[in-house]
Formats: sequence, C-alpha cells, structure tokens
Amino acid sequence: MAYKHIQVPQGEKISVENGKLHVPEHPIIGFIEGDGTGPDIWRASQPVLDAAVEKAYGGKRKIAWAEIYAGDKANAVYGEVVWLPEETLEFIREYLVAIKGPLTTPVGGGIRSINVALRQELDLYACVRPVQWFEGVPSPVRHPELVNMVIFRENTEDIYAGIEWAAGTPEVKQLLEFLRSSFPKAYGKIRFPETAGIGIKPISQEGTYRLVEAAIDYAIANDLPSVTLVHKGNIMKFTEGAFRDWGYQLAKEKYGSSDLEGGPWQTFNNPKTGKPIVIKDMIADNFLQQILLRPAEYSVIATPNLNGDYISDALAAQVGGIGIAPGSNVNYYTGHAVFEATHGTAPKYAGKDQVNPSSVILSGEMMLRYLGWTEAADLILHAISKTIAQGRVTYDFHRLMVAEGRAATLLKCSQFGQALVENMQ
Ligand SMILES: NC(=O)C1=CN([C@@H]2O[C@H](COP(=O)(O)OP(=O)(O)OC[C@H]3O[C@@H](n4cnc5c(N)ncnc54)[C@H](OP(=O)(O)O)[C@@H]3O)[C@@H](O)[C@H]2O)C=CC1
Ligand SMILES: O=C(O)CCC(=O)C(=O)O
Ligand SMILES: [Mg+2]
Repeated sequence: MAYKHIQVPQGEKISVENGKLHVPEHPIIGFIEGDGTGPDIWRASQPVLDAAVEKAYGGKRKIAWAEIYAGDKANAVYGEVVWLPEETLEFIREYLVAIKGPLTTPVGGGIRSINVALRQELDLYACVRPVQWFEGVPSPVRHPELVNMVIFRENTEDIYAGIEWAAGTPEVKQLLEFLRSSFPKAYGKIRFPETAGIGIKPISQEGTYRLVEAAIDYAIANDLPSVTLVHKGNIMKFTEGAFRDWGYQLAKEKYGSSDLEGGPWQTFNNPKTGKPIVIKDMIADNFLQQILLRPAEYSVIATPNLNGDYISDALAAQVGGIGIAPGSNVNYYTGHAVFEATHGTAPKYAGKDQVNPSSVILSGEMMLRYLGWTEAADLILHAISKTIAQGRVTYDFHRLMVAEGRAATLLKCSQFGQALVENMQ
C-alpha cells in the first residue's frame, strides 16, 4: 500500500503461513519513537539492536527500520490533530512487527490512551511482560533472584477498555435511567447517582480463553512449573471470577488437566518434558503480598488487564524498577506484535538523555527472539549483564547503588547504549 508519510525502506515483509512466522533476512520493521523520554531512549536503543544483529550475523541479516508515527510526533508530521494515524495501523497490519516508545495519556480529560488504542485496533490480546533479575541490579528486596515471572496481561478487555462516561453527561443520565427502570436493585447500589461517572467492565470467555491459552503455551514451551490466574473474583464475580473459572475450564478442555486434591487447583504433564504444570489461582490483593513474601512460588501469571497493569510495575520494582521492564503486545494467531517497555514517558526526564533505555532494549531483545534471531537476542542479554557487572549504570540504578554504599559509574542514556555495544565486541 502507498503511505502518505511513512517511508518504506528497501527490505522484505515478515509474513505468517499456517500460524508460523516467516522472517526474511532484511525484515521491514516499524518503530514509533514515542513521547517524553521516548526519543532519548530510541536514539540509545536502535544502535544496540543493530549492533547485536550485525555481530550475530555478520551483515547477512539486517533490520530495515521504517519510522511510523503516533502521539506528539504524528501531530507534527501530519500537520493536523492526529494522535494515531490510520496508516500507522495499516503499516503494522501489513508488516506485522513493530516496536514503540511510550506515548502520553492525559489524566482525567483529553484523548484516550493511544497505547490502549493500538492494542485494541490490532487485537494484540496478550501483553507479555517478563520480570527477571540481572545480577548486580540494585533492588529493594533481599532476594531479587527469586523473582522470575512472566506476566500475561489480557490487553483488550476489562475496565481498561475505556468504556466510560463522565458524570452529568446525557450518556450517563441515559444509562442511569435505563438502570433505574430495568435494574432497580443495581441502581439502588449507586451511592451518589447524580454525580457518578460510570464505567463498564467487559470480560469474556473468548478473551479469557485466548489469553490463558497463550500463558499455558508459554509455560509448556519454556518448561515452567505453574500458571497462576490472578483475579479479584470474590468481589467481581461475573468478570474477574469468570476469568478464573474460564481459565480452569480451558486448562481442562484443551490441556486435559485434572483437579489437584479436590480442586480448584489443577495439574497436567507438560507434553514436551513430561514435568507437571500446576494451574492455580490467587486473589489479586493477596497476590501482591505473595510476590514479596514468596516470589519463588510464582512463574507464569495470567490476569485481566487492570490487574496486569498494577502487577507489572509492582513486580518490576522488585528487580530494579521500570527502567528494566520490557514487554510485548501480541496476537499469536495473526502474528502481529508490537514490542514496548512497561514504563511511560517519564516527562520530567524528557530530553535530558538520562533515563534507563534497558526496558526498550530488552523489548527489542524480545522482538529478536520472536523473529527467531536468538543469537542476536542472547548478545543483548550478555551485554546488559556485563555492563551492569561493571557497575556502569543510569541514574535509576546509580542512586540505589550509591545508597547501598556500592561503587558505580553514572552513565547517560546514550552512554549506556554505547557501553552495551562495546560489551558485545
Ligand atoms: N505504554 C506506554 O506508552 C505507557 C504510557 N504511560 C504514560 O506515561 C505518562 C507518565 O506516566 P507516569 O505515571 O509518570 O509513569 P512513567 O512510567 O512514565 O514514570 C514513572 C516513574 O518511573 C521511573 N521511570 C520511568 N521510565 C524510566 C526509565 N526509562 N528509566 C528509569 N526510570 C524510569 C521514573 O521514576 P523516578 O521519578 O523515581 O526517577 C518515573 O518518574 C502518562 O501519560 C502515562 O499515561 C504510562 C505507562 C505506559
Ligand atoms: O496507555 C497509557 O497511558 C498507560 C498504559 C500503561 O500503564 C501500561 O500499559 O502499562
Ligand atoms: Mg502501566
């Protein structure tokens, strides 16, 4: 397709056939620089990804980067108010894989999240956020090495879908009137109807099945011991509670798992390794204390959208913070995938070349692994471990290391990227 502002470089398309990704030697991959700290981070990250590919494949493979636009930069490039241009979505639909920096969402009024819109428009239903500790990274917990989890956060449903109306609007009045006349008992539970905004929380069986399936498949492929369904099903019975029930139901139907000691926990043997995989569940508030007190007992986590958002940042803190918290948004059926950090635009650091680029770099590492370019991905992990072991870190780790009385060299965002490239040689 012809694009108005996107320059498509020389290269080839990634494609999917029979559910299998075909990656050419020069794949065209889109990148969105992002708002706030996004440009600083992308400037530091892209050379690292390119260096890893060059070092691993000696020029045989190379990413053909195409800049695509969203957020502030889209407004500037398109010369009109357009936060998420249609051709950005079209590009990702056509070329399958992209990586993005963070995008701003105002609190209260203003535009709805462009990040959420991307996930919904492209139906990237699984937000996959691995949380692992790199030796030497300062952490507020005593045993960060025990934290090794992968969050599968449902990405298209829940209260996070943004189906809500502001207090006092005609829409809310209409909804309230509908509730009052059709569901008087429910209406009676709205404490202050005159001044209430209203949000709707859809959680479906299809949405839950495909997310939990992705989580279980990941546990099978990576020989992991458990999948924990994290929900608030005691209170929100037909959304979060249903998420739990559908999760267990899928485990039985698709993987033949059986009840453990009368249920509800279940187990089945990994068809690849023969080892047991336990399917369990936990109420979300309890889970947030369990990950601090007994982190070793959790491995793959499957959870609705909002819980996943909170859990992502909380778990990231245990291994050093959201400066080192990567992620991907994936549709495993179509192959579409957009890789992005867990963190946001951190506006107070914008343009200061200060923040930690590791989250985007590690999102790039996930992307390379997704493409099957494991040698390049491994080089990035190696370079991050080595650079941290040398005590060369950005401000976020530096301040914690200094507080612990440890020696550390403070690097700028760009310098950290350069150190990674040096450490790949
Ligand atoms: N996917 C996305 O694009 C996301 C976008 N957002 C958006 O970002 C904006 C700001 O949100 P906010 O709640 O402040 O959250 P942010 O994640 O942007 O920042 C919160 C804090 O986390 C730390 N931090 C963030 N990024 C880094 C980094 N790269 N390296 C080191 N530390 C980092 C900083 O901590 P400290 O102050 O301690 O140094 C920062 O103040 C909002 O508009 C929000 O909607 C938020 C999350 C995800
Ligand atoms: O879209 C946003 O602004 C916030 C998104 C977010 O916090 C997340 O995806 O973790
Ligand atoms: Mg978040």
